[in-house]
Amino acid sequence: MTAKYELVKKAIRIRDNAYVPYSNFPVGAVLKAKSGKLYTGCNIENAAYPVSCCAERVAIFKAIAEGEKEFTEMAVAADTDRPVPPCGSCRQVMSEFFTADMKIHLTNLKEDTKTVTMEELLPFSFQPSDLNKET
Ligand SMILES: O=c1ccn([C@H]2C[C@H](O)[C@@H](CO)O2)c(=O)[nH]1
Ligand SMILES: [Zn+2]
Repeated sequence: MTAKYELVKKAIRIRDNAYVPYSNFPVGAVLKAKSGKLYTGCNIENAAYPVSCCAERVAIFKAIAEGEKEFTEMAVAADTDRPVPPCGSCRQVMSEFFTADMKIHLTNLKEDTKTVTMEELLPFSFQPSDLNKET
């Protein structure tokens, strides 16, 4: 099995840990760091709905909290007709930590997989460097 499908299958499996009493829409994510370590994420909802966190951000925040700085690949899975498209907030968080050519594998339970780069997922994104305006 290729590395891509290992990530995809793991992203599908980690949905089992999602805490989704409000949406009943479990999402799983797996993030691979340059170190080779894998960081999993699932969506975690809250009775105060907006406090909920998506699977993608849980995986990214876990990795950052463990000291990871560079990433090579990510997979995201949900029970959608098409490969699941990450929400706008997650795309912005991804763009903070992922290079423009980083590959993100989006999938559904049939393993219809669409691989996109960070640049394709969020073109013309607001970057840390945009804060450094010369005066
Ligand atoms: O890419 C996505 C899309 C949605 N969700 C979550 C947010 C919410 O918990 C539920 C329904 O939107 O799915 C994710 O975790 N990732
Ligand atoms: Zn999201």
